[in-house]
Amino acid sequence: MLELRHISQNYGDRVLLQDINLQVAAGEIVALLGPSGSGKSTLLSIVAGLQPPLKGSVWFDGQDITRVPPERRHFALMFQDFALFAHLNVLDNVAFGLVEQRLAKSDARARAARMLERFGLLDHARHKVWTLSGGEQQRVALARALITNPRALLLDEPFSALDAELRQGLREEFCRHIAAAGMATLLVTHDEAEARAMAARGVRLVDGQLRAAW
Ligand SMILES: Nc1ncnc2c1ncn2[C@@H]1O[C@H](COP(=O)(O)OP(=O)(O)OP(=O)(O)O)[C@@H](O)[C@H]1O
Repeated sequence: MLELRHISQNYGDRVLLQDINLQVAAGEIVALLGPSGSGKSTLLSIVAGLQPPLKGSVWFDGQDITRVPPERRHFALMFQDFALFAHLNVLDNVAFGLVEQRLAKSDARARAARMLERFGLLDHARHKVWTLSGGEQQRVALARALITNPRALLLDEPFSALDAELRQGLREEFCRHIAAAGMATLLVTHDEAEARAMAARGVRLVDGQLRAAW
């Protein structure tokens, strides 16, 4: 269970987040909605450990992880810019997280190939990521986020570059994977229909406060 307790954040004299409390169970997807600039990405980056909150704490499975560095949280992030490695091919972009975990390169590549197959990207395995379309790059980023079996998944507009048909298919694949792998998932999106299709629970960030949306 991922838990945010009394999180607050200010930028200068602007109060961006005010006493945010939220729980996300293992395997649950919670959608985070809110107008542009309301602080959704800021909240995700606090959960990821990329910035400390002004006040409050982040917990996972009963442990206070507020001061645990991002690489030791075992969370996967996918932000709006996919942050793929331009010098690596598609296969090695996806295998990267496993190699970092000291898995042998051949095993990492074999698992990455299976993941690429699920995402319909196997034909691109040897291509450099910059030769792919925006939608294809987004699928590479999704495959890379999922491959290490993170215990929490933080997604910022993960399907925005995909066309409607691809979006639908990928969304279903994603929901299945999240439920099966038991990842606590926070999904930021502007698309409320998509949010409702994916998440049993939605919350909305308005004027620094979190309210139940459904
Ligand atoms: N490091 C920072 N220093 C100062 N202000 C910041 C910083 N990071 C974000 N902000 C401001 O905080 C506000 C919230 O930004 P944030 O990106 O969290 O919003 P958002 O809800 O994710 O927006 P969008 O939906 O447009 O992506 C914005 O006004 C932004 O300019």
